[in-house]
Amino acid sequence: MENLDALRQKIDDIDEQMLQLLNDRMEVVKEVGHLKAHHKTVIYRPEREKAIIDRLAKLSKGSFNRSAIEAVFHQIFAISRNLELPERIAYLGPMNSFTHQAAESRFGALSEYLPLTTISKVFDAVSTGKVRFGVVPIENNQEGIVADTIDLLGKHDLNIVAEVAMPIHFAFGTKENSVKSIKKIYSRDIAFRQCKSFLGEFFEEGQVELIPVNSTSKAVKMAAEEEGAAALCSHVAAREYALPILYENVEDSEDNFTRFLILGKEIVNKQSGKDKTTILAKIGDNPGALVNMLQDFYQAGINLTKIESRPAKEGKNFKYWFFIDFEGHIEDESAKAVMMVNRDKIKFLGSYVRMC
Ligand SMILES: C=C(O[C@@H]1C=C(C(=O)O)C=C[C@H]1O)C(=O)O
Repeated sequence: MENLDALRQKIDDIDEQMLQLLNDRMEVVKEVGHLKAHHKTVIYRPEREKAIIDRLAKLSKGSFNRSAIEAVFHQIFAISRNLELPERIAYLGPMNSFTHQAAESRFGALSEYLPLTTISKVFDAVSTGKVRFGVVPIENNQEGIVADTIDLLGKHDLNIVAEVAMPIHFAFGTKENSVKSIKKIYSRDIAFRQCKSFLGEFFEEGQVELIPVNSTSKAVKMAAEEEGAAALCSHVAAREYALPILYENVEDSEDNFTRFLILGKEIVNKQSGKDKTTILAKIGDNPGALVNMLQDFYQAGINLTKIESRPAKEGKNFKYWFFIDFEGHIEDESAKAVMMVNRDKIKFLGSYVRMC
């Protein structure tokens, strides 16, 4: 075992060097913090963080690949930001929800988190300054948009600071050793819909009762307490209640992604070179109104990545808001031109680094 000792000594030496470098980095971050405080500018700069990760991913020659760099450096950034100014983050709870995981992927393990029971409460917490940032789901690529989030973006004056795209995997957790003894499965409606093939393949018609609950965490809790019960849940939630996982990744589609938004009060992002902008457009009730606006985007050479109509919920008439995502930054000359001619119809919601 001499070899092992020698190798471990090497690891210890490297760890010491890393620790020293991390402390040096924090000292520089503190100076940045003082400058920002002096100029009263915002702390969180997702576009700078993205640029750091891009640069390091290109530089990396060893087995520490892009995903590894992302995982470690997002923690380092979050710790740095907390040093500049402690951050409180609200998210659509409960704890261990997918939104919680999305929040932790950007704000790290050390931030203070506030799980809230509705999307509306998350918007309120950011609007009233109770927290600096809020994290909410906006769409799932299998299920479509989260209407609440879009409607609340219309009502509040908040900005989209960043987007996070996260793969959604469901696990099948139970204390039972075989699916044969399972009589009840707890989960959210959406999970039952997204795991249809698994349920059809593993269970006989009428064998199990599918019981919808508000969160997958709740589902895990129920399954952990009851005989003959199971939960469709996330890994993280199963771990929290020590519920054994019988099958992993039981979702129908391998490409099951949810997009989350990070909301804040200040407009934070500068152009990064790979941005996305979100607006709400209230278009007149006359022929060609929508075509005219789309024509403006076309002529400016701007690619729309999403357009979704939502009822304006004003008066008895059917009026619509259009929720639009396009490639580019609000400060790009092409985008400025479109915004200028349509300024009385458009509510700007944010320009941020494009992640998907
Ligand atoms: C240190 C800064 O502040 C924050 C922390 C960063 C970091 O740790 O590198 C990067 C961007 C900001 O979110 C900065 O703006 O450079």
